[in-house]
Amino acid sequence: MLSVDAKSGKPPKRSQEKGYTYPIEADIYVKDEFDPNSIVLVQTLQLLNQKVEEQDHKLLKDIVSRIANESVSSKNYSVFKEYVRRFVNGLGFSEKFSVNETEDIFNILIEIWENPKFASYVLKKVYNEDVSDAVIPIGKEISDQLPEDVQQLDPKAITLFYKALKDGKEKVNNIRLMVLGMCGVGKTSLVKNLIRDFRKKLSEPLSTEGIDVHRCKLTTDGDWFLDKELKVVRYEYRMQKVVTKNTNPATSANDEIASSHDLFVNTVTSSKDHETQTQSEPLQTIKEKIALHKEDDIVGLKFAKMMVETSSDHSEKRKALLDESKNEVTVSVWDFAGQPQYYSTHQFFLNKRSIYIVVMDMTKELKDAVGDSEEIGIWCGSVDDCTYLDIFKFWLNAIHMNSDYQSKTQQRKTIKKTVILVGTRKDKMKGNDLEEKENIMNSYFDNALFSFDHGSPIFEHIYPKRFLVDNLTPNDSAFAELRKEIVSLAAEQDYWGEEYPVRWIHMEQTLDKMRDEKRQIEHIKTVEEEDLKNLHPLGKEELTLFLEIQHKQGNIIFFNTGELKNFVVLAPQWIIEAFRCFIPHNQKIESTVLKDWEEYIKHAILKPNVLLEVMKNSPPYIHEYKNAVVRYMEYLNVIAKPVTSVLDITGVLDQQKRVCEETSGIDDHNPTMLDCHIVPCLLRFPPPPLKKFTSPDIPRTPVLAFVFCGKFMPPSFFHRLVAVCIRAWPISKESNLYCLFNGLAIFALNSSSTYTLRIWYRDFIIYARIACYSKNAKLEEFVWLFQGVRHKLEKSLHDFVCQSSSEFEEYIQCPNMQEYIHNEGLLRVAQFKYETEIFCSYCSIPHTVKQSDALKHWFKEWLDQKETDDN
Ligand SMILES: Nc1nc2c(ncn2[C@@H]2O[C@H](COP(=O)(O)OP(=O)(O)OP(=O)(O)O)[C@@H](O)[C@H]2O)c(=O)[nH]1
Repeated sequence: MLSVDAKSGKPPKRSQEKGYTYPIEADIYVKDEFDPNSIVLVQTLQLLNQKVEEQDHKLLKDIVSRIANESVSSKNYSVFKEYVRRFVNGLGFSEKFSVNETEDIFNILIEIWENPKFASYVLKKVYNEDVSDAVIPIGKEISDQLPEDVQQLDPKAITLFYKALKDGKEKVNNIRLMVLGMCGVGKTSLVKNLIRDFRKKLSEPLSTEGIDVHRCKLTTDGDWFLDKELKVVRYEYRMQKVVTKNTNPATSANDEIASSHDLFVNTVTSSKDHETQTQSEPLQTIKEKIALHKEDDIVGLKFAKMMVETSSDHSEKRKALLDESKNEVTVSVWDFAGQPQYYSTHQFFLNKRSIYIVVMDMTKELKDAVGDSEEIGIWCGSVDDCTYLDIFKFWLNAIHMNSDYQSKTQQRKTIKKTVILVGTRKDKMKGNDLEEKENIMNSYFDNALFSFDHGSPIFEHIYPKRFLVDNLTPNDSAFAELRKEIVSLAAEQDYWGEEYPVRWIHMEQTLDKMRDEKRQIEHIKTVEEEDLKNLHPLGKEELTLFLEIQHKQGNIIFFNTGELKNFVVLAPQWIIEAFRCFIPHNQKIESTVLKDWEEYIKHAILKPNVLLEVMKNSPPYIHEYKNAVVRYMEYLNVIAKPVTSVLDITGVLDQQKRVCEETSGIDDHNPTMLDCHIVPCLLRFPPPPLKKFTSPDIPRTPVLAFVFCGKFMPPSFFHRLVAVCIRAWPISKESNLYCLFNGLAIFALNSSSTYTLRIWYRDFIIYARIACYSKNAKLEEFVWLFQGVRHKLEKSLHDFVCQSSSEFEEYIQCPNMQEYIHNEGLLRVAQFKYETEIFCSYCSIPHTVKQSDALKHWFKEWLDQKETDDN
């Protein structure tokens, strides 16, 4: 009854002609994926439902789960066959089902054998349960071929994407070009020289505030021009592909080069199921849909109308433009402001899908101090005088950190070269001729790179070819060469040519249109309404997926969480502009607010009246979204509302207990803590003296250190960690001072403020220590608290580095050290996990530190677990 292959004992492969949905070339007959819409599957399940009688359902359920459980563990085909035989006999199969039906059921059973998730789906279906929430896995083979950003989503989102893809896909070739470097180095001038439209206006002075993003297309000779005139035509061309695909699927299939994925998709699209989908949108349907739309301003729609109503040729100009648009490479050039105040937000925009230009001024020595070094140090993390070399290293480290290079996993990703080094002021630098100048530039960059450790992964990012430019000479051939090099570098990246659903075109276009109308942030409802106006609305679920992918790729900002899911930031610059409002500059301040404004500048305390003033001084597209601005800044841990009583920690908000004391503190370091925000990155004063706070002579834990790999940690990580702590624990007050400083913060962990958490940082290490003021205190009694604190710090730091390559490692500073000393006596926690004692090479008296002594405070949980396991 069951047709099996004599050699393998497995059933024969399904043929494409029969309309089955499996890749015919598959070696193993059934993969661990299935198509829940497959007609065969649906019909078979209906059949089972109809023909298997009530009393047999239990047996069916039992057998299906046993098949799923047992066979998956044994992977034994004969066991499986035995179950099927029993199943067949038990249900009186031959009387109820035809030979063909039996074969379909058998095939589905094989899938169950291969995939327990499928078994649960089948069971739900058989029992007529709602399967909409069932996780529908896409096989690894398929998901591996989806864009990397999609692969990281949950199975439901992957399936949604995959289904959208089946209705038509297109290759995407977008270049995100990030131009980075110190202010005044010549970034904007370089960008102007790269883009045809700006070259003519080179003399117009322009200093970038935040980020300027220019979306460009490529001419056939490789020049770049602003994507205005072609945008309309480009969408028309892409729409043409959709309409053509829907009216004549065969044509589109021929259009594309058949990759193995295409082969599979074509196999799938030839299934009855997909025929239903494509045929449900024939020309007639499209005509009807179009008739419903009155809005001619929707470019794609206008074109679709034209396609449907007439088949007339386009004008010569349009044809020419279409030819150009087929190139389909787009470049968005991001010109970052060089002012260090922006460094902490710039990092939100660096990602693995970017090509970077790091610009250095060839007339400045690497060791030269940069302007107001002290201020800059706060932003880029330089502890001593900040030099041009520090800025160079900061950017390369930041690029590496956001490049998704997994340093600790076994499957180390190969780093693709994405960074091009460019030297400016060729006209003003030392050297008599071009050759000599190029030699000087090369040794300049070599020296800068030598400052990284031997074997540093940073080297792997750097493109070997460097460029030397004179920005005042627009016809310098270096610009054309640089453009060419950027495109060929981008074409080597993994994301180049990734396929996306064609039906996302409309929404992309809608977002572009909104951006063109200078709309920077929109309510989600407005975006949903815009979606509904489109020819192929995505619907709520797919729209969310679309927005999430757009966010991942850095085109928009969309956090699908809490209140923020109500907003879509269409232009990422908006976030920078919003952040910029919080940086004190030459704002005009109402005299009534002046006192609080002073306090803001000195102590980074943002009271409600100061916030109002900040918003009042901001452009309309910021202050009209005041609440959203505050929510985004809170979410990104740029600002934080302090909890001012321990009761707040437990969630019992007691306004009466808020600290509202006016004090006339010493040294003006004694701000009033009211209902306000703190902006940790604006804290200016260093702690006086550090030792007093980091090594108080009271019962205390050893210092826990988070040491960042690659010896790099952007200071914004520490500022964000302070924001997290400000929300979690009341800020501690010592010597009549609220303990929030530039680089150090102290928090009260219990209601009597006896237990305090101190966090501070230097260079690439964040330190934490808990100290107790009570003389009789036994630290051991509060170890549960320490575990919770450690978890919070660890989790927050993991969140900050989630997208990035650099992780951190935990160390305990030798408990024998009376005073904390930066980067000395650090003992690796991971090493303690397999060694019972470690030699301390720092202390003057040679000694070892026992595992239990080192870990008994911060890692007590682990020690207890180990003890249990040992017993
Ligand atoms: N002589 C000479 N001057 C240059 C060159 N590149 C830039 N400049 C000048 O340097 C000044 C600053 O240039 P920008 O392009 O605005 O510098 P930037 O890096 O964009 O500055 P920010 O936007 O403030 O970060 C302008 O006056 C430019 O004309 C160059 O190659 N040679």
